[in-house]
Amino acid sequence: MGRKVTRALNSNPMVEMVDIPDIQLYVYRGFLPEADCQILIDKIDEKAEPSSLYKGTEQEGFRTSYSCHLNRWESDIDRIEKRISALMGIDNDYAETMQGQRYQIGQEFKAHHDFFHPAQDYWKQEELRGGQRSWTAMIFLNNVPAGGATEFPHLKIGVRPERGTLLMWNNMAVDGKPNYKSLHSGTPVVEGTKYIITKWYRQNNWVKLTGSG
Ligand SMILES: O=C(O)CCC(=O)C(=O)O
Ligand SMILES: [Fe+2]
Repeated sequence: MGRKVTRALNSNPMVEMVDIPDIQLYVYRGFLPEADCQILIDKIDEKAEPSSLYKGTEQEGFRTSYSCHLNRWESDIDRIEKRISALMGIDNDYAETMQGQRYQIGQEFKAHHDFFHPAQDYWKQEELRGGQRSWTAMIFLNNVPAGGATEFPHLKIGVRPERGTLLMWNNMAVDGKPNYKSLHSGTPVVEGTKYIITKWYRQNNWVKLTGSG
């Protein structure tokens, strides 16, 4: 999957590759038009509840945002999701249910990996439900006056929230194993509110394997 995505992104003139050897990280500024950002923000405001972490990995203060699942069978969500997947060259059914997140002042998502840690209990189950989370696609839905950047501490890089910017990175290394350098955080919002969507692609067809969506 990695190679197919790389080919799709490298050949697209709108997509910038961040030139860091330790990770495949891409940015597409102005990907999502304002009207679509607003549609997603409204849905997040309507549905968001305190965010959760995987059972057994909960830690107080680790992920303080509000989040929600976005229903892939709704036409606006379907259209937006498929635009992202088409850009990346991945079948949208490989993606889990897209999540919307909202961070108010002081809220954050501390440094974590999006891939499943194979030593954790949940892995045995998730392995059968689509395997690893390979690529992450994330869109900033609004401008945040201060704070709220997505930072990759091992790579010494941060991306400031700007409406419509799509970030994409591979959580796997070139050998197909989890890339520990993909560690990242949503830093605390200092001023304003931050809205994002996150989409995690599995290595196999998640919709088919889980019968859900
Ligand atoms: O809020 C951010 O900038 C990062 C979000 C994130 O890492 C995630 O949802 O997995
Ligand atoms: Fe993440």
